[in-house]
Amino acid sequence: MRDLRELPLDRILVSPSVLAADFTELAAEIDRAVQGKADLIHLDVMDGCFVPNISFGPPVIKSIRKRTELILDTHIMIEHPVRYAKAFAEAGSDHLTFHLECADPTAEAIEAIRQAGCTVGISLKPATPAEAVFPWLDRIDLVLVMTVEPGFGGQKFMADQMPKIAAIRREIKRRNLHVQLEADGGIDETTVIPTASCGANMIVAGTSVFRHPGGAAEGIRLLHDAVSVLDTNL
Ligand SMILES: O=C(CO)[C@H](O)[C@H](O)COP(=O)(O)O
Ligand SMILES: [Fe+2]
Repeated sequence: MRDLRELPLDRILVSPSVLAADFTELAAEIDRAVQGKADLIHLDVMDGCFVPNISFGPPVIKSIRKRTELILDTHIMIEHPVRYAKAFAEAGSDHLTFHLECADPTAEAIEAIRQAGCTVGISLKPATPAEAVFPWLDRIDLVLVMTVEPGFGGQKFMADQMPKIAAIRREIKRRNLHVQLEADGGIDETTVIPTASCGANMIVAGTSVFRHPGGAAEGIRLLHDAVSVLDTNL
């Protein structure tokens, strides 16, 4: 099973962000996340244009693909998703989340990603309101709310994004849509509590997993433990 549409919508899933991993031992880092029961693997692609940073692209994704059967949850912070969707799919990405604020028309980006055989997500930068994604909700599989400005790992969690998560959760429920609601940036065992309480069911965590002193598996376990007592209202 490697289809994001088959993942549960009613429990908290953790998608560790490889951006915070030790790249000199990437294979072992992936193994640690898998052994720690990661639900997906989050891959942050940055083009140096849409965001002021450059990370990695298809060759690195191709290597990671060989190491795990988990869904590769690929967050493409790039200006031109239409141009690159096929390359990411061929490298092994199962899912592509592009930014609503990118240079390509939204409908064309969705179509290019579907054509490439991937499930589709739309991400919103902190300044973009919840309502901007509402017209697209019945055509996508996931919404990603950024809880930091995209571009770098290790930033401070933006609590002011919680009303946005809650508004998108309300809209998904109101329309009874099959859409994952993911949050990304600065999430640890403390900030995961408001994030999940407001209705995010998919949690991206880089620093708090791969830089956890007790190891990646411990970082994932702490996130699950923190939300286990919540009434998440998903
Ligand atoms: O999309 C991202 C940055 O643009 C990363 O996924 C995000 O920052 C996760 O890293 P951390 O948990 O360290 O904040
Ligand atoms: Fe990300």
